[in-house]
Amino acid sequence: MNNVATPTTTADVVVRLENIGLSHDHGRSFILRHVDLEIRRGEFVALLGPSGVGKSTLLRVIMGLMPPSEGRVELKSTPASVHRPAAMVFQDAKLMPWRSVLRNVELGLEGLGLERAARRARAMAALDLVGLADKTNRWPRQLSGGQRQRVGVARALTVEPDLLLMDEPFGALDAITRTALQQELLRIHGRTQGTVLFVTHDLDEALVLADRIIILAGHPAGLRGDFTVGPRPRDRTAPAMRAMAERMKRLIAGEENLGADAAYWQASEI
Ligand SMILES: Nc1ncnc2c1ncn2[C@@H]1O[C@H](COP(=O)(O)OP(=O)(O)OP(=O)(O)O)[C@@H](O)[C@H]1O
Repeated sequence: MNNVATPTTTADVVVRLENIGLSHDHGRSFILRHVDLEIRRGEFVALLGPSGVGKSTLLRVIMGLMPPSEGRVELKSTPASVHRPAAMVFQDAKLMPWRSVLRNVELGLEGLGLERAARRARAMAALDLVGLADKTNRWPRQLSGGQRQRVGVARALTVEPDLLLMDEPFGALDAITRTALQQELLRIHGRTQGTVLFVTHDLDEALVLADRIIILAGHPAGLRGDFTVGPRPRDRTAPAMRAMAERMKRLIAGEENLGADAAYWQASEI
């Protein structure tokens, strides 16, 4: 394996993290420390790490829901999406039970100064994208768990975010629904070419979805690996793929430390 850095131009970068640190006790202890990361436009990045390591915390810092204790977050927005450069999908869909499916999705658009008809048209298009165009008038309680998660995804997509942040959005779903939503997300990504940062502690899920997998591990947590995954369809039984997965497992377990940007595994090598 060669260690070859992927060339980056500044214009391509949607997220830049510089030396991020996060402490809940005024610097006595840190959850995250020295996190440097660049995410480029159109990338589908999985943030992979063990439970409790700080993945959701890092996502919240990027989303601006939590100020970092140290360092700098830079989000680049395009002129068209200057109001909503990022949108987030949580572990559960967090729908409002008193609003219909359509009105839940429209919620993402309120405050953008759109006419009602334009809001409705965009919400409908997003629901169509996630395969729920026929459920617009249902109440959240009339939907299955998978359908509710799709509404959450539609609500995030409808703002046409420069950056879609997803915090283990399929973690609570059964295996069949989960696989279906993964495929749907890949199809949507193929169509929209948006930038996605997807948090998971499931290595298989990361290998199915992501073009690039970054590993968050350690105490305090930092980026321990950065892998470029090969083109689809992927054969996860192929020796190179299995070797990569083994290496990721060792990084997650803290048995190996590559440093933040020491290793980029090129697609052509897998
Ligand atoms: N307000 C807080 N004060 C102190 N510690 C906190 C606070 N919020 C979170 N933590 C701790 O921060 C660490 C990281 O939590 P976080 O939710 O980011 O982990 P995670 O990697 O997303 O976990 P999971 O995969 O289980 O969702 C955990 O050890 C948690 O206990």
